[in-house]
This record gives sequence, structure tokens and C-alpha cells, in this order.
Amino acid sequence: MTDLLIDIENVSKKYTGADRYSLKSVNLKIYEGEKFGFFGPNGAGKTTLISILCQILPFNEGKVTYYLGSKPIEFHSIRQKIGFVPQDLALYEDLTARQNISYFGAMYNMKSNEVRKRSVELFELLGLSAVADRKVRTFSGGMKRRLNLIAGLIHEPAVVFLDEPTVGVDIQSRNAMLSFLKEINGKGTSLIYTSHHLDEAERICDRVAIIDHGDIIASGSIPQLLGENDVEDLTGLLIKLTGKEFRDNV
Ligand SMILES: Nc1ncnc2c1ncn2[C@@H]1O[C@H](COP(=O)(O)OP(=O)(O)OP(=O)(O)O)[C@@H](O)[C@H]1O
Repeated sequence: MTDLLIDIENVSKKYTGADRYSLKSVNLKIYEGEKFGFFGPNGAGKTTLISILCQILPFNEGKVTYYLGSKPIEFHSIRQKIGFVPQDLALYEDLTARQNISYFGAMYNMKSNEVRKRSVELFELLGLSAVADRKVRTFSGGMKRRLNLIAGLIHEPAVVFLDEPTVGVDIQSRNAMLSFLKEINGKGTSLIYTSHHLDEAERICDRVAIIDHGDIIASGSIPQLLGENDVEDLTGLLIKLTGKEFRDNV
């Protein structure tokens, strides 16, 4: 087993004014170099958990410990090594793609020549070289998603949190994004990911956790969970474990 990366112990979250917990005593260990996925119905708690792990959101109870080279480390010491690709696009529509990435690079304290060099590589890999000097507001949804991915990865983080990174994109964009994520994972970047595209998850993830009503109801490798539950794929697993009822109309 590789080194521990994040240890989540009894983490609970109740939003201010809410009458129930969005996460209920969540326990989970994530290891260095993993491609780890959170899956579950709408409102299950995936974004809440990812936001807590990125320290964008506080939690009420429990503990999250981060590790580097198997030693516990304060989050602020590894902040620069963390990338976040949010579900809501974090882009400036009136800036060009290149200007957006320069902004994110500066936010991560990168030198401007470093940002330039890396953005040329990433624009090429994700098919944005020809439009790098166009304003983002002229971009298609797929182009914006690809740029959103570059924005979260420009500083070559060791760990990347991705909250539905491919929502609303076509097969071509998705394919380019997934190949790119696999490539950086092959070079050592840990990926912590959530999506409603379960076929995509099957391509990407080593291990998964299924969340429902703020509880982790199963976790393990995909083959292990499919075998234990006697189902063929992640869709079958999710339906078996979380049922067929709608969850977002309460
Ligand atoms: N700011 C907030 N204030 C109050 N409740 C919230 C807030 N954000 C989320 N919630 C609630 O917390 C629960 C978990 O929401 P969360 O967005 O984490 O789910 P999710 O699994 O990411 O859902 P989806 O798949 O729809 O994105 C839901 O019941 C949601 O209504």
C-alpha cells in the first residue's frame, strides 16, 4: 500500500440554518497517487465533502489530516500543492484564455515565464492553442471546461480535487480531459474526483466511495464492490445501494 494522503475521521457538516446534517460522521482514507472517486445521488454530499477537503468549507465535527511523504502536515504548508477544479466555472469571461491562466498562475505564486511555458503546453494538450487569445465569453461549454481544468492545474499540483469536471461537455472534450488526467496521474498526481458520468468513473478511478444522505455507504476498488454486490457496473451498484427514488426534491 502507498503512503496515506488524507485521513478523514468522523467528519460531520451541518450548514448554518439547515435542519439536518449534510455529512454524517464520514470516515475515509485516501492514499498518495490514487484516482479516487466520490459518487452518489444529487444532494448526497459529494461537493460538500470535496469543499471540506480543499478547506473551502468549514466542518462542525471530526478531523481531516493531510500527509506528505507519510508525515502529517498542516494544510497551509501544502496549499500550493493542491489544485481545485470546481463544478461552477471559475473563469473571467471578459479576459482571454491566456489572461485567465496568467491570473491563476500569479495566484499560485508562479513566475510569469513559468506560467507562459506551461500554458503553451496545456493549451496544446487540451486543444486551446488556436483560441488562447480569445475572450472566454466567446467559448463553447467544452472549451470553458477545458480551460477550467487548466486553471486548476497550471501550478502542477501534487493533488487535484475535481468536482464534476466534465459536466456538459461533448465526447471529444471529455476524451481529451480524461486522457490528460490519466497522464498526470501516471506522473504521480493524486486525483480526487466526483461525477455523475459513471462510465467515465469506471475509466478513471482506482477506488470509489458511494455517498448517500451524507453517509459513506460503501468504499473500495470498483471490481471489489461490483463483485460483493453482484452487479455489472457502477450504475448497477448505485441503483442497488441508493435505490430509484429522486433525492433532490425534498
Ligand atoms: N450552502 C448550503 N446551505 C444549506 N444546505 C446546503 C448548502 N449546500 C448544500 N446544501 C445541502 O447539503 C446537501 C449536500 O449537498 P451537496 O451539494 O454536497 O450534494 P452533491 O452530492 O454534491 O449533489 P449534486 O450531485 O447535486 O451536485 C444537500 O442536501 C444540499 O441541499
